[in-house]
Amino acid sequence: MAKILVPYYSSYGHIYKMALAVAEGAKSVDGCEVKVVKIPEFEVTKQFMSQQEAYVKAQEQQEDIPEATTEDLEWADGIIWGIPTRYGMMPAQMKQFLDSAGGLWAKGALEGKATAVFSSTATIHGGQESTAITTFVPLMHFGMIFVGLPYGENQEMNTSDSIGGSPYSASTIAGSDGSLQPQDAELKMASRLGARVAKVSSALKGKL
Ligand SMILES: Cc1cc2nc3c(=O)[nH]c(=O)nc-3n(C[C@H](O)[C@H](O)[C@H](O)COP(=O)(O)O)c2cc1C
Repeated sequence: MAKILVPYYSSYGHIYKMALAVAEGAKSVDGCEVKVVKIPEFEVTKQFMSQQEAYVKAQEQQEDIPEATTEDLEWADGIIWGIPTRYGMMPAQMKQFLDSAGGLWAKGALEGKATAVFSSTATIHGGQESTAITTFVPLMHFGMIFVGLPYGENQEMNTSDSIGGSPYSASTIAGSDGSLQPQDAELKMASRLGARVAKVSSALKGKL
């Protein structure tokens, strides 16, 4: 059955927690194999963030997660990216990783694979939707098939409460000081996104 990769980048742990929920959802689909990997950090970022307690603590939590490689992308039948918002779009670390996969683009290695995004912002209007939509652009260049988060199975989205979740991606709100944690409703939507990509990947496998 389908092999699902969950590559994510997380400075303060919010996206890491969402990644674990996404992986649980994908694992719930019969026969799916799931791998969670972290996007490599920049050396310069490690250095300037080493004084920030919240960053250091969150990185320690993620010590056992292997770093993503372009071979992982080839291995997977479906890929679900965890992306904290930076100025309304993906962080440079994520873009660098996508740029390093140019060889896969050249041979069409990711064409026809299902893909989706989950994100996190400090504030409710800080760019969750723009992060998912702008990430769609490079993923389309790779020829991937974008999977959204439908209202039908995510009633939590029909709310005016301060929670993440949109038709474009599962998401969470970390708070301006990072003190909020992913809420149950957000984790449920993340898990359903994992399951949805796993089902789509299984259905597509070998067909495109
Ligand atoms: C350089 C930088 C830019 C950011 N830009 C935004 C932004 O545009 N909108 C927003 O709501 N939050 C922004 N944030 C906050 C992050 O999105 C937030 O810290 C992140 O979602 C937390 O996820 P993590 O704990 O997995 O790192 C920014 C943070 C940094 C460090």
